[in-house]
Amino acid sequence: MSDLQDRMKQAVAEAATEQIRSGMVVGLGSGSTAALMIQALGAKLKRGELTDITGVTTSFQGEVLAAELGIPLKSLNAIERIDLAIDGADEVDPAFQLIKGGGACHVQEKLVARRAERFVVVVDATKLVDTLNLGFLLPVEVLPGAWRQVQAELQALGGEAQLRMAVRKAGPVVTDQGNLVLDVRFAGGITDPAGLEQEINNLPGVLENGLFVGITDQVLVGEIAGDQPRVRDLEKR
Ligand SMILES: O=C(CO)[C@H](O)[C@H](O)COP(=O)(O)O
Repeated sequence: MSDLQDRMKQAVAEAATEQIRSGMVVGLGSGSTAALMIQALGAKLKRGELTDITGVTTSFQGEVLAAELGIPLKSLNAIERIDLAIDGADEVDPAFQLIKGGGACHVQEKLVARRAERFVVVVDATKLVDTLNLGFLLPVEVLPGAWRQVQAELQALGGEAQLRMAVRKAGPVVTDQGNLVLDVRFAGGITDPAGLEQEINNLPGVLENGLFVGITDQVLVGEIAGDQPRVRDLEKR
């Protein structure tokens, strides 16, 4: 990742924490941008600028980080509401439709985003696209015993699916839920995200896919203007 991209991520992560108020239950996303947001939240708690925050994490990554920073956590089953969830994304289109799951965390991320009163997405400018899936592959979490079957079913839907392999571990990536991930390319990109999200989730053996449709309230974009980072509140089209 470039230094420029790091600065965009830092700026947007910090800007998002301005929406957090004392007493809130906050959904804590996953990935590098969300991690910067969690760190910024931890710093505000430490300085006493925010109090009485409860976090609901979306991954093991977030759980470890929040524990290190002393952010009190509760599970989805233990809370009545989530006031605000903040998370990153791999691609964002002009209608605020997303591809997520680059970190293989999209099952818990979608649960938290769906539960939240308000879902705010934090991305750097490189994530904005006109059509989803022309660049980033669509992650689909599958039961380990079903990956070949789901791969074939995805192919019948026009998708070329490959099993995500681990780095510095032999074999596949195993999710926080103990499942596998297929990364899928649809030739020409995804033209009907809402339809495809449902269609893929209807396949037996699929836990969840990384299309997030009709769930995002706001997209904050970190960008560089001149040589300074700034944050833009993206307009939905
Ligand atoms: O969906 C995600 C993890 O499953 C992340 O939010 C997404 O991959 C973006 O990550 P980053 O901020 O590191 O680019």
